[in-house]
Amino acid sequence: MPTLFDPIKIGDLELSNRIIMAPLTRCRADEGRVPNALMAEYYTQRATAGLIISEATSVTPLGVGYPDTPGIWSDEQVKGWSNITKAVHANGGKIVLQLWHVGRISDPSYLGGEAPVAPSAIAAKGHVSLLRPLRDFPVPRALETEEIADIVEAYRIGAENAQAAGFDGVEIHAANGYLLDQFLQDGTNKRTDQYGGSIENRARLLLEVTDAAIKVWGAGRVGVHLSPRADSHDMGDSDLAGTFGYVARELGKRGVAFLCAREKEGEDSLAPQLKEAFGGVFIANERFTKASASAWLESGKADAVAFGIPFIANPDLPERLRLDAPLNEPRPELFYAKGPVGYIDYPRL
Ligand SMILES: C=C(C(=O)O)c1ccccc1
Repeated sequence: MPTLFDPIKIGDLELSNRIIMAPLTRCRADEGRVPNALMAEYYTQRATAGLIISEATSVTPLGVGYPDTPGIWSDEQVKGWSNITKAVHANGGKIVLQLWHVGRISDPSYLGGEAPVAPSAIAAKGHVSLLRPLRDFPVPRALETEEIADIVEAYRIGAENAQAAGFDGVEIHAANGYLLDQFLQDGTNKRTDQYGGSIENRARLLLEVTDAAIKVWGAGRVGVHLSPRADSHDMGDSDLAGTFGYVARELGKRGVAFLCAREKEGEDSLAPQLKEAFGGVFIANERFTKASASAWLESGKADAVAFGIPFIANPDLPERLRLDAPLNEPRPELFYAKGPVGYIDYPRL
């Protein structure tokens, strides 16, 4: 049975190992949400991952919800990212861009005073992350049916810009209570048009975005990120297995390269049935160790495993896992800080 150190073909991508760098928001882009040289150093240091999934990157200025996260809508952003992909490729790495729209998980202070948009005018419980003093999430504006084509177009342009920036593919962020997840789950989507009501209708936007990305890249270079546990940003659905099972089947029909789902090792998760319904490469994520990741690969529950915090603190994670070497201690207080400290200064072996 495969180990973490065995190569794997994911869609059109030939990976040298099954240790995936999970998408990690780090809030270190420059003014104008432009990727910079510091970010190039950070990603290059981690180029021995079988595949890097970049930090979530907004496809439109109205899809941001955190300070200094990068975008992929402007020429300057494309240029900034192209420096990163060149550096990662020069070090033998592969990297895909995660396409993002936060939907209601935002605040007018990030949106030039505009209200965040969402499937329905239902505010998330909780506070806007990283904003101080603490502020409740505002009630979002429900998108008009006619506006939804513009959202799909923003993702299509984002996919094209990712191609221009030299990425190896894209991952569509449909997890963690952001816009596409808000449309998918019935706790946040109360629409009565063709984007609300039935599972098929609530999955429509995600699948239209996926089809748009496939038109740009081909299915073999498009992945999708899902969180069937629905445990972040006040999400919920009356039939998680039915909703996510439908999405997995539809993505399988399209032959997308991979499905990456946030599962917790040791928990009764939907992973086995989603993997079966999808039929393609399944990447499991979150809080795995070498032992638990290896067990999921050996049992066939996953084809590869995405590591987040271990990659923050260990630029040479694959080597450390191979040698069973000790791991650096992460410094959470610096995960979303500015500058090099706690970003590019974690030591290699
Ligand atoms: C993009 C994120 C996600 O997918 O949860 C995120 C954003 C900010 C902090 C942590 C994570």
